Amino acid sequence: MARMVQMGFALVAYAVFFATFLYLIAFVGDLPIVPVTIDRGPEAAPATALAVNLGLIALFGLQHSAMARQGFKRWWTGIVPPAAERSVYVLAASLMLILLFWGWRPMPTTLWQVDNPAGAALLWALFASGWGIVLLSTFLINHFELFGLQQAWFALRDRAAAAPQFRQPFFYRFVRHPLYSGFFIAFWATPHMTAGHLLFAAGMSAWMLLAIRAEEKDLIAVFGRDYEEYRAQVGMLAPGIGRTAATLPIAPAE
Ligand SMILES: C[S@@+](CC[C@H](N)C(=O)[O-])C[C@H]1O[C@@H](n2cnc3c(N)ncnc32)[C@H](O)[C@@H]1O
Repeated sequence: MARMVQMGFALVAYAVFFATFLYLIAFVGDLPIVPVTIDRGPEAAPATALAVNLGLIALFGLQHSAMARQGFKRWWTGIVPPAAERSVYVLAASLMLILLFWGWRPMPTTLWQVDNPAGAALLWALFASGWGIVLLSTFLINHFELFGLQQAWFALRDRAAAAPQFRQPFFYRFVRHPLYSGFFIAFWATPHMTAGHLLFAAGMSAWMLLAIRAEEKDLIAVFGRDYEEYRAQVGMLAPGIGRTAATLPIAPAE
């Protein structure tokens, strides 16, 4: 019974995540299909908007980073069942994004505007490809595990949790963090850049760079020299850029 509840919770968390992800695309793209976006919503004085928006980005980053760390997971899985840990994380991250959508105050000053139809179409194509890269990367790394469904399903079937596996499928052969590369592209590629959009893109980019540092520490702790070698050979967000010399000794070729 408890495992059925856990599976139900995982499905609800996944549904909330998916709806939030779709809304995020419309929010960042300022698409007229949703009521509030990065450039449309309740007005506020510039200083208030800046403070509120920075606070919302910081809250999102704090929740994401704190809950993703191994130390937090060890403590947290003493309170919630291990198979539900990822779903709780996914739900909490989605709720932080919903809070951001709700609290965001537009800062409408235009910083750049591309009116040339070909230029604008190119930027929209980049925007769409960024989101496509994000979604595809989740499937490459293991979509259903990343969003907590696999853990709940395995618990329901009485199967042991899958051990973490080091993967280098497709995009991961060219960059170590394609999911974040996709977000970078999606956040920055716009024909109409406002002050608010720039704040969002810059804040999220800064957070992603910090998140990568922390994630790589964990990945090295789990995968050791394999990940060190990968880091020395493969770029971080763009091919060939951001390779880091290994700190663990690399075994000589046999
Ligand atoms: C939100 S995903 C982001 C993955 C990666 N940072 C990216 O941008 O594509 C985070 C999870 O992916 C896992 N991960 C990242 N790179 C990996 C790899 N090469 N093989 C296996 N797991 C990986 C991390 O341990 C973490 O649980």
